Amino acid sequence: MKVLSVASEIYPLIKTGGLADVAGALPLALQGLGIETRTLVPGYPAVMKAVADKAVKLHDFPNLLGEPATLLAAKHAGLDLLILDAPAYFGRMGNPYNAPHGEGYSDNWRRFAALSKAGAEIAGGTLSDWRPDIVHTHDWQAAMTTVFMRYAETPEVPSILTIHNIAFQGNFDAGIFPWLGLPSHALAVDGIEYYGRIGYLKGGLQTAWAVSTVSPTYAREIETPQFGMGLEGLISARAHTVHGIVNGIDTDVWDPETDETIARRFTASKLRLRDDNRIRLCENFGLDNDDSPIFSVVSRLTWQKGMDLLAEAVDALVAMGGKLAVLGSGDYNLEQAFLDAVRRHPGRVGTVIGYDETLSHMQQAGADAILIPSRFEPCGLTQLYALRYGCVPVVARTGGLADTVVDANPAALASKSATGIQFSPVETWSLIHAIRRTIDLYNDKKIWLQMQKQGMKSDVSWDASAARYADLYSKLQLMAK
Ligand SMILES: Nc1ncnc2c1ncn2[C@@H]1O[C@H](COP(=O)(O)OP(=O)(O)O[C@H]2O[C@H](CO)[C@@H](O)[C@H](O)[C@H]2O)[C@@H](O)[C@H]1O
Repeated sequence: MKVLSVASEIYPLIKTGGLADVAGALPLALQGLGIETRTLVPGYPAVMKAVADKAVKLHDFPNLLGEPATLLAAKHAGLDLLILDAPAYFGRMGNPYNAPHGEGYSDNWRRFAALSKAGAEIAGGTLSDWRPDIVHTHDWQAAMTTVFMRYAETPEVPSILTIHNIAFQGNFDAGIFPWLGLPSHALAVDGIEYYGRIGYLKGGLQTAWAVSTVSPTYAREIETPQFGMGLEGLISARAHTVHGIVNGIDTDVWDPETDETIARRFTASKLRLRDDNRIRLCENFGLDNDDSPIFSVVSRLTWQKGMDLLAEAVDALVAMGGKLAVLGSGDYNLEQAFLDAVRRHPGRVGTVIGYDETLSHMQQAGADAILIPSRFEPCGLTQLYALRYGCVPVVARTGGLADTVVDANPAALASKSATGIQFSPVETWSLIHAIRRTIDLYNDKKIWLQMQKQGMKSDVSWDASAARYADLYSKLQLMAK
C-alpha cells in the first residue's frame, strides 16, 4: 500500500514539537507492515541543507498559488521524502511558522495552502509513476490537502486527517478565498467557511474520509466545548469516523541502553547507573547534588502545558524538599517566572530557556520525575520518553496523559502496575498535592524502584498503534472500491 503523508515538520530534519516526532516515526513503523509512506514536507533551509547532495527533481509547479515551486525527492534517515522547494514560501531561517519576534508569518495561509495544493496534485496523479492509495494529512498546515482534493477533477483518493492539537486551527480572513483557486461553492458550511472566516482545519475535518487524533481520551474530549475549541459540533457530527490512536515513540532514538547523548547508559536491571546522569543533570542546571528528588520539565512554556500552575507551585515544591530542572521556551512571562525562581532558590531550581534536544535526553535519563500539568494534552510524548528512561511521570489526568500513565493509587501499587502519578483537577493546589504524593513515594525506595521498573516495561513503541493505522488505511481503501 502506498501512503502520501503531508506534514509541516518532520524529525530529524525540522522540529518544533511532537508533530515532527510522529511524522518522522510513524512511516518507519508502518514499513514493517508493508506500507510504503512518502512524506511531503516544505523545503525549509534546514531540510534543503540536509538533502542538498542527494535530492532529485521530480516535477515543476510553475505557478503554485502565485509562486513557482519544484518537487524534489530524497531519502533521509530511513524516510522517503517529497520536498516542496519553494523559496518564496519556505526559504526563511528559524522557526517554520513564526517570524523572529514570535508572530506567525502573515502569509502562512498561502504557504500552507501551497503545501496542501502540492499534496492534492500528487494525489491527483501529477507524478506519472507514483500515485498514493491513501493520503494522510497532519494538523491545519496540511489539512487543505483534502479540500483541494475534494474540489479537483481527478477521482478522490481515500484520506485521513490526524489532529495533533485542535487549538491550532489555521483560521484566516475570508478575503483570501479568491487566491486559493477553489470553486465558489467551497466557501460554504460544508466546505471551508468557518464562522464567516476560512478554517483550514475545519475544511480538513469536513473533507477527510476519516479523522484521527492521538489518544482515545482526547478523541472523546474534543466532542465537548471545553476541549473542542469551536470544532466540537463538527467532531461530534462525525464521531463514528473519529479514531483515537495513541502515539508511540521512536524506541531507537529513545533507548537508555544505546543513547549516546547521555552520560551513562543503563537498563531496568541496572538503574543505579542512572546516578551518573543525575549528577550530570545537576551540573547542567546548577542544582545541589544531594539525594532529594529532581523534578524535570521539558516543554513549551505555555498555558496549554499548565506552566503557569507550575510557576505558582515552585515555592511549595522547594519547601517540600524537591528540586526542579526546567528546559523550555515559550511565553515571555513564564520564561521570566522560571528564571526568577532560580534567583529565589539557588541550587534548588535550574532553568534553561531554549530548545535543546540533547539536554532533553539528559533530563529523561537523570531526573527522578517529570512534571506535565497540561490543561489539555492530545497525547503527550515526554511522559512516554520518561517511562522508557525510568523517570516517573507526574501528569494531569487529561487526554493521552490519562491513557498512558497508570496512577499510583493503592490498588495499582498493590498489583505493582503503577507507573506514575495522575492528578485532577488541573489546578495549582492539586499539582502541589501530586508533588507531595510523589515525594512520599520517592522516599519509599522499594516502591519507587518498582514504579520505575514497571514504567520501563510499558509498551511505548509504535507497534500496536501503527497496526491500528494500517487497519484504518485498509478500511478506507475498501470504502473506495
Ligand atoms: N525546550 C525543549 N528542548 C528540547 N525538546 C523539547 C523542548 N520542548 C519540547 N521538546 C520536545 O518536543 C516534543 C513535544 O511533544 P509533546 O507531545 O509534548 O507536544 P506538542 O504540544 O508539541 O505536540 C502536539 O502533538 C503531539 C504529537 O501528536 C502530541 O503528543 C501533543 O499532545 C500535542 O500537543 C517532545 O519530543 C519534547 O521532548
